[in-house]
Amino acid sequence: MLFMKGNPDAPKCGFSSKVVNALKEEGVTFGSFDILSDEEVRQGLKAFSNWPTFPQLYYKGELVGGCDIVLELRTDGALKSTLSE
Ligand SMILES: N[C@@H](CCC(=O)N[C@@H](CS)C(=O)NCC(=O)O)C(=O)O
Repeated sequence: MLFMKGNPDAPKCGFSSKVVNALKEEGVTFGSFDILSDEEVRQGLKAFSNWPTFPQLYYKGELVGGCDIVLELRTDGALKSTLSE
């Protein structure tokens, strides 16, 4: 599940756009939520995950990371396996 700015077809932030592209390129299917549509979710998730920025990618209820981490996992060839454990 990707909490992002905008939606996968129209990301409203370069960081969100990069994560969407990485997931699509890896053939990962994912849900998304536009945090710009709900300020309570936007601020609440930061506190929940202790992570101050978006995008935030969750797998099985746990935060995988933001843009830097997702791109790092892809570079390491570990993105798909991380999201299918
Ligand atoms: N280094 C971050 C970059 C993401 C980032 O800086 N996001 C900012 C600007 S889009 C953000 O979410 N700020 C908090 C907010 O807008 O609520 C990452 O790896 O995801």
